[in-house]
Amino acid sequence: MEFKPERFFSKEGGDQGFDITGSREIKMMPFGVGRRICPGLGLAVLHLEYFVANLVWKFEWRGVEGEDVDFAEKQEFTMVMRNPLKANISPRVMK
Ligand code: HEM
Repeated sequence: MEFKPERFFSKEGGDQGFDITGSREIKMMPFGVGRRICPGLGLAVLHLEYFVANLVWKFEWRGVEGEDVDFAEKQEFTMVMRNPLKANISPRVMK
């Protein structure tokens, strides 16, 4: 199992990109699908982009030595990664 972020550049989606609403295809449904789909989806995606961009901008991220990420499934209360990302983060010094 490997991380393939390019799978989100859906060819079927064309210019519309990857479909998380489940109206064209269901590959990933973090906000549910159909009549009860999360009405905060647009607001959430907007904020998540801002949130992640700020984490990258404001902090320096370093992997922990000897702690390689393993995407294999591991059954706990929910299904989790065998070895999730562990990172040391430190504030970037802004000049
Ligand atoms: C990353 C952020 C969020 C995630 C992953 C998320 C995910 C979800 C999911 C999975 C559902 C259930 C859908 C279903 O029953 O099929 C839901 C419902 C709902 N969400 Fe979100 N949500 C997020 C943010 C928000 C925000 C920002 C708001 C409001 C501003 C919001 C308001 C609601 C409401 C009111 C429902 C109930 C809809 C209904 O039952 O008809 N959510 N959300």
